[in-house]
Amino acid sequence: MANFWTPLHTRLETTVKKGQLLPKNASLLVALSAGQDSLCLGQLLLDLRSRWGWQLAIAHCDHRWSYDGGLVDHVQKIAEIWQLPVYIATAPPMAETEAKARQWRYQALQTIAQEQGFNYLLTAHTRSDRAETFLYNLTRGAGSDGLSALTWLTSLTPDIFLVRPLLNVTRGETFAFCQSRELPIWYDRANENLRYARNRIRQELLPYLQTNLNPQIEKHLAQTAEILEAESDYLYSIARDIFRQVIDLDQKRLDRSPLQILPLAIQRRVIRLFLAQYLPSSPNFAEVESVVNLITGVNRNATSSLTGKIRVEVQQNWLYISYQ
Ligand SMILES: Nc1ncnc2c1ncn2[C@@H]1O[C@H](COP(=O)(O)OP(=O)(O)OP(=O)(O)O)[C@@H](O)[C@H]1O
Repeated sequence: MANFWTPLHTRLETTVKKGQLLPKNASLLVALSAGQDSLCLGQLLLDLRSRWGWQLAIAHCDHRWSYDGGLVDHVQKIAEIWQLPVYIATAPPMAETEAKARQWRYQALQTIAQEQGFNYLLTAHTRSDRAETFLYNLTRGAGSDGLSALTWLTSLTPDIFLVRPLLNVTRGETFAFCQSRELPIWYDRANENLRYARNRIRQELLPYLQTNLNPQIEKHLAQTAEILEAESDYLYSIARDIFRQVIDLDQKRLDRSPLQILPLAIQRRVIRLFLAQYLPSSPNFAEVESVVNLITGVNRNATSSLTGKIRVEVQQNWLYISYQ
């Protein structure tokens, strides 16, 4: 073993093998914010690169926020030290909100992966992020899909996978690793701002729960997310197969009769897949419920009005999409 080898290297290798996250000789694009988590991920991948034959590069998203001055140069210096290609995406002017920035960032990272021919996009989300996201989504109302958010492996396109290989590593561990390797952590001042719900969860809610409820809260929340991820994948695969059997895309209709004997959990998922084809944004709980009620509804002229002037109408055994 090389002399830089640490238990984190072993853990990452075990994770990658066990979850079949990254194959040998794959081309990996690492999303580098230059914070402690992504620096840790970048260094670990560099260390493992020759054992796995990976081709590595860095992608960075420049939000052009006022307090980020100098960050792009910093990222470019890291790329130079690591001798890796670096791709920078620059944001158009936009409101400084977390949600907008995140949406743009994922799109920009995917575009770089597509244009430069990378099959794997890697982010450095940690177990701590997973626990925070779990709590955040719980407070906003979510099913098992939402609560298992931040999954290990997601397909973005048929050729590009989003992989989060550090989901079993804590933020404390990434910090210790960066310190031991003297990696130049960029301190993100946005993390201080308690205007953002995420920061309040990180700095106030989780420490409160740790002290007053359960010192291992972060680990347990992440485990719950893990359990829900497997259950939600399983239900999704069943729902997707049924959806394919009952959908008539050309006619914009769905055969409701086979659904009538199925459990509510599957009915909801099939309806969600149906509505996702036509609604301008992801269907909300009330929209899904209103259409689920039409599956068994005896009133054959029943309708449900949804976002974007879209309606679902019952006509005999079919649920039809129509426009107002
Ligand atoms: N500006 C950036 N450029 C490239 N990658 C980034 C950037 N910001 C974040 N990332 C990637 O996303 C990971 C998570 O960062 P952060 O928690 O700040 O993002 P987030 O998108 O808000 O998280 P979430 O997906 O949990 O909402 C980082 O470890 C890094 O891999």
